[in-house]
Amino acid sequence: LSRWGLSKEAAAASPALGDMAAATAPRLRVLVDMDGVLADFEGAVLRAFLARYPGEAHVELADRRGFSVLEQYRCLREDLEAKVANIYESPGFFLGLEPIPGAIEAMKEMIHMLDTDVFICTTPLLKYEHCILEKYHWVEKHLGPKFVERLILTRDKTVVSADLLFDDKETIQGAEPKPSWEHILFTCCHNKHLELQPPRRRLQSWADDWRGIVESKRRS
Ligand SMILES: Cc1cn([C@H]2C[C@H](O)[C@@H](COP(=O)(O)O)O2)c(=O)[nH]c1=O
Ligand SMILES: [Mg+2]
Repeated sequence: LSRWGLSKEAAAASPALGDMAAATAPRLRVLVDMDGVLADFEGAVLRAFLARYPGEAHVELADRRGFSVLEQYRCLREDLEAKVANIYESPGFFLGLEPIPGAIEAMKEMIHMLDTDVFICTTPLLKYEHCILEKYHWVEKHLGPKFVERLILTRDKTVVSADLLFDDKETIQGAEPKPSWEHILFTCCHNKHLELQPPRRRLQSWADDWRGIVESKRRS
C-alpha cells in the first residue's frame, strides 16, 4: 500500500484514481531527533570532560562506538562512568549544546515545505531536572517559539506516529514493534562505521540530500 492507502497496482491500473489519490494525499509528518541530529551532544560531552578532568583518560570522537557514551567510558575504566554522567547531568549542559552544522537552516526550510508537518522528537534524561527545561530553552533560542510548539519529549518514540524519523540512534525500540515511521539514521561519530542493511537509509549530514529523502517518502 502507498501512503494514500491505494495499492501500487490499483494506482497503475487506473491513473485517474492515482491522480485523485495524489490530489488528496495526506500531509507528510517528519520527526527530527535533537541530541546528535540538531544539537551536538557528543562534542559537548568531550569538550566538558577535557575541561573538567584534564589529563584523564577519555574517548576521542573518532573512537566513539555505540550509542552510549556512558558505556564506552565505563569500559575504558569503571570510575569514568560517574564522571561522564556528571558532565551531562550538570545545569547548563543541554542549553549550551552547539547546533549541528546546517541543522537550524534545514529545520527552518523544512517547516515551510508544502503539506509537511515537522516535529522535534527527543528523549529526556531520566534525571530530568535540568534536561527538560533546557531542551525547551534550546529550541526557543536556536529555532524560535514556533518550534517550541513542535517539541515532543518521550521515552518511547515508537508510539509517536509519523512518516519519517531522522535519528542518530542505531536501533529505536519501544512498546510498538512496528512503528509507523521510516527511521533514517543520521550519521554521528558513534554510528558512522555501521553498515546498514537495505532498505535502511542514512543521512550523512544536513549537507546531504534530506530534501530528496522527504520527497521520496511523499511519493511512496
Ligand atoms: C549516555 C547517553 C545519554 N544520552 C541521552 C541524551 C538524551 O537525553 C538522550 C538521547 O536522546 P535522543 O532523543 O535519542 O537523541 O539520551 C545520549 O544521547 N547519549 C549517551 O551516550
Ligand atoms: Mg539522538
